[in-house]
Amino acid sequence: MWNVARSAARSLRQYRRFSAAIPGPCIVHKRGTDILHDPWFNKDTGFPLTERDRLGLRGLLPPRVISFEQQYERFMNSYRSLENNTQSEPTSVVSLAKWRILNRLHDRNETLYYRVLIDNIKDFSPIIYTPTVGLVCQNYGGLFRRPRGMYFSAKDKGEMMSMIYNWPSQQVDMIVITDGSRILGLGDLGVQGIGIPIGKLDMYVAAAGINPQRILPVMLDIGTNNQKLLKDDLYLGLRQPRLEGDEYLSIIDEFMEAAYTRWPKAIVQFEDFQMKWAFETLQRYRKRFCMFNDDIQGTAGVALAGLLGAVRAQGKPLKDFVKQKIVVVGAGSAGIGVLNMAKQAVSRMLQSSEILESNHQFWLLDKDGLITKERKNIDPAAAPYARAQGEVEGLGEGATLLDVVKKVKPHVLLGLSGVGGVFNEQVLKAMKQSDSCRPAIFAMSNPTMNAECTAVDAFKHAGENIIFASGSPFENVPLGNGKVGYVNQANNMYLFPGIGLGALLSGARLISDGMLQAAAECLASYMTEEDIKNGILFPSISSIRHITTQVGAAVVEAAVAEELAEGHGDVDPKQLSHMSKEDIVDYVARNMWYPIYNPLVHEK
Ligand SMILES: NC(=O)c1ccc[n+]([C@@H]2O[C@H](COP(=O)([O-])OP(=O)(O)OC[C@H]3O[C@@H](n4cnc5c(N)ncnc54)[C@H](O)[C@@H]3O)[C@@H](O)[C@H]2O)c1
Ligand SMILES: O=C(O)C[C@H](O)C(=O)O
Ligand SMILES: [Mg+2]
Repeated sequence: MWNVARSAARSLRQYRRFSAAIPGPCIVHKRGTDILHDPWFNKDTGFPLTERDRLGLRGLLPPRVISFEQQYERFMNSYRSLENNTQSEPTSVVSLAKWRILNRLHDRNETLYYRVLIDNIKDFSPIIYTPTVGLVCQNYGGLFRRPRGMYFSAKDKGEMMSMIYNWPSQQVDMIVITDGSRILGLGDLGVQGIGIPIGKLDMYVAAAGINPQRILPVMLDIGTNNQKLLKDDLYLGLRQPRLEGDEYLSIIDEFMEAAYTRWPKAIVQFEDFQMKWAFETLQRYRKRFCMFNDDIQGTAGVALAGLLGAVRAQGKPLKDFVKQKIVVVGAGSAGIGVLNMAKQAVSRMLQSSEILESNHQFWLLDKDGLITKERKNIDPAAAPYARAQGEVEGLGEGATLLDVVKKVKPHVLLGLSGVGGVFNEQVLKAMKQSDSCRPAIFAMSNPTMNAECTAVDAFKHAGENIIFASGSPFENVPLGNGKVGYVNQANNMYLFPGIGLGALLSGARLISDGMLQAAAECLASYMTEEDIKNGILFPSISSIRHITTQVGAAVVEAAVAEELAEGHGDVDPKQLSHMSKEDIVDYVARNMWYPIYNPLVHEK
């Protein structure tokens, strides 16, 4: 009998694999209230009567069966009444109330949660992702009700290999980890940074169709240097300063070994690590594991797509990118990641290393102003972008942003500084003298209050002709006479889900520059000439699932071309290599999870 059940379960699993879109049966090893309390399987009042009998649920629920559609409507109605009833409340109060209602659903019924998220992604992403997720991290102690994801602390050294088996899921496809040291532009939030991996993985489910039973948010708590948190009795993390040097690395090493021992095919995304560890860990692991750093590499691809869009918006051919003068404000993991990728694009376009020596179109500033070769203790990652002293008359080491903009007259001003308002009125007005007929202003820092400028200020001071993008969402700006200033959201959410999905479905050994470049090019070519002419550089977030399918397919194709693809499930590398472009898109789309109530079949 047991064997029959096992083999039936096996064939059911196979059936599921080939029919992602059909409501195939789902194996559950629990019965009764254990199912009702498990958000992966719970359907609330939606369990059909036959299933109630099969799973020992009869009598544990009110008799009436409510359809999925009715449950959906009921949730949306309560969400809308929350919106109506809180109109006079401060934005932060309303956002947190919205987060709470979504989070409660997440904790109770994942299928319904992900369906409402997918269908309403434009309205809900600012709640589960930036900017509200930042507020959630800041208030994590007070909001904490139930744990989500895994927590590995410095005190767990030596234990991680066994701890990893505490995670209930047999298979994990996507892991997002943080050490909480640079949460958005909010600084070191210690263990409270767990909100970021949770939000990113919600985007993986919504945009990339990663099965929520196969995601794992991870917090590596290595201490915090945030004095306020260290003094807070109710702080939930380790109350000790951050470990440094080899002590720090040994913790990350141990986690990576543990994760890959249990799930050798998982993809690991590093998120919101402070710069020194962001670069160091990327270098340390990228050849050994299938991992990437979203802040360095995901952001770079999105920014590059935006920069190429800005060239097209000026009515110029793409190869003119090499002549664009770009001022990057913020020399951290994101800013330098963008420059590294832009530099690669320039060198590909020129097919020569000539320009790489001079970097003549890039200008990099940090908190101490313009970075030149005179800079003492220059960070090795920033060094390639340091300008020669006095290259442009009047611009020396530490020159202010205003002076740089006035003298350089850049085509693009791109902020990844984490400092709200650094693109002040004077700086924005100076952008009017840009050498571009359509200057681009990218205020990419998150969350909203950390954006380098608001959309309204950008259009007001820099002119109506600008191209504008921000990391967190702003409303489009009415310009009068029926015209609107279009606000793009330049956020790595347009790429990381596709990078992860493509790496997973190709079974890539590692994530190469070529795969990342393919992702960026796919996003860059997504927009039509008409969109670009109207200042629209990125697609609407409402179509994120479609974009991610395309990006994922581009990544699979690149992995196959570079012979990095080892296959996924029953699809071997040879089959992948025989797929046409269309086949790959179809393969990716078919393997994306979509929330529906599957019939549950009990197996002991
Ligand atoms: N839109 C996106 O997709 C996206 C992606 C990644 C990061 N970000 C945002 O970018 C910001 C920076 O991230 P990071 O990882 O590079 O951080 P980081 O801490 O590594 O770097 C911040 C940099 O900004 C510089 N800086 C600080 N104050 C400045 C000032 N007044 N003027 C000029 N430069 C200043 C610092 O010197 C440092 O070089 C954060 O707000 C983050 O949320 C956005
Ligand atoms: O999280 C985001 O919204 C983008 C980015 O990864 C960031 O760190 O700001
Ligand atoms: Mg990030």
